[in-house]
Amino acid sequence: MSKFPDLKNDRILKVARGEKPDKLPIWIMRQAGRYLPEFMEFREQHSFFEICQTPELACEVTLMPIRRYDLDAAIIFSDILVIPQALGMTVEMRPGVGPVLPEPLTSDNFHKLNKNGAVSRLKYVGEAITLTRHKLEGKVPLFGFSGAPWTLMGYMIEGGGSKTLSKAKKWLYKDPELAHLLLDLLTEVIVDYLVMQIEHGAQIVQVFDSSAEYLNKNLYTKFCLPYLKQISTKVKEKVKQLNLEEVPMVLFAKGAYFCLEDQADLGYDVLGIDWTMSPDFVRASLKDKNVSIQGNLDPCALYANKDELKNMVVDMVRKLGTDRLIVNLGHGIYPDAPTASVQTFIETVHSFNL
Ligand SMILES: Cc1c2[nH]c(c1CCC(=O)O)Cc1[nH]c(c(CCC(=O)O)c1C)Cc1[nH]c(c(CCC(=O)O)c1C)Cc1[nH]c(c(C)c1CCC(=O)O)C2
Repeated sequence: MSKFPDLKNDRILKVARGEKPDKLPIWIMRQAGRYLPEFMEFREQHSFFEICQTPELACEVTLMPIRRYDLDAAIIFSDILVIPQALGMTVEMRPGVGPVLPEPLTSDNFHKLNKNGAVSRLKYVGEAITLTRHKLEGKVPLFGFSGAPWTLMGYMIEGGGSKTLSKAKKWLYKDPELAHLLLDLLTEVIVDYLVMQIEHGAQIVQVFDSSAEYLNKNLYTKFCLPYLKQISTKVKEKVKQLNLEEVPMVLFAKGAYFCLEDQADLGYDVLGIDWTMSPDFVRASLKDKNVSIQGNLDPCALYANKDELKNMVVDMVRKLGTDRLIVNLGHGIYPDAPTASVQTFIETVHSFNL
């Protein structure tokens, strides 16, 4: 009944549901990015947000790593910062600097955030997803994604990346009510944004809480866990109401080792594990939990020579165990990662006998 080509490789979806795949699956966070020479060439012709906002261009970049490698999933080319943009904030991508929001959020301009129609202003992401589902021809499933409320709040208040997130954390201590208003607003938009992506063909979705590591258990419990739970619950409810097939949800809360066990009770099917967490710790924390895990090779391991890299991958998989495991890096791939190492990483993962 699906309007899309039949899916030929469902390894990742199987593992997310707790089923056994034929081979150990792998995809790579930021797999469609600057380590690919073809992406760099493309970027000479098109600006970052032009690619995000033009479905044909976003589709083309999404397919780049899939053409080159035997990956088990694609992830739609976009950015977590399209949500602040849709709320009316200016976001620039400056070469060598990263994202800059020249007019950061303050308690004075908070009222200017325009959540009405925000998701319809992100329709281009849905269109890129639909186009990409067709162009993928069912080869691998397509991930949709969003930033988590806290991570988006961080960029919006800091006006870009930050070493401490002290401005955003100030809200948590000094004006918790306003912080909750903002987190509520973001949660509402994120839920509808993820549902829109699923309606347009995303087969699995990931929530990136990349700035979790700046908080502690106390703050994360107050300002993040309840919102993350709302996101999984409401997305799943709305997907059901729309009579859509249920899609697995992944949570990647980078550096949130202080609440790994709690993350397993939020209703996500898969937990992303960052590269700092040891396999023993991960498996012990999640022993009795009904979740799959995704991770967690150090992105810098790709700089090692081929034999060393193979050994590290084998060692990681042995220690994590192949049960309910989706292999990935433990954070996004770096722009100078050798493309040959990516090949070695993928081949080594696929060579495991399950
Ligand atoms: C924090 C964050 C952002 N964006 C994202 C996160 C969460 C993941 C993480 O923690 O790494 C998520 C993201 N950003 C991008 C994707 C595309 C899909 C993919 O291949 O994973 C995804 C999933 C493209 C991108 N997003 C960005 C690029 C490079 C910019 C360029 O092409 O000029 C790409 C390909 C820019 C970006 N966008 C952001 C930053 C901090 C930067 C600059 C630093 C960097 O480049 O890593 C915000």
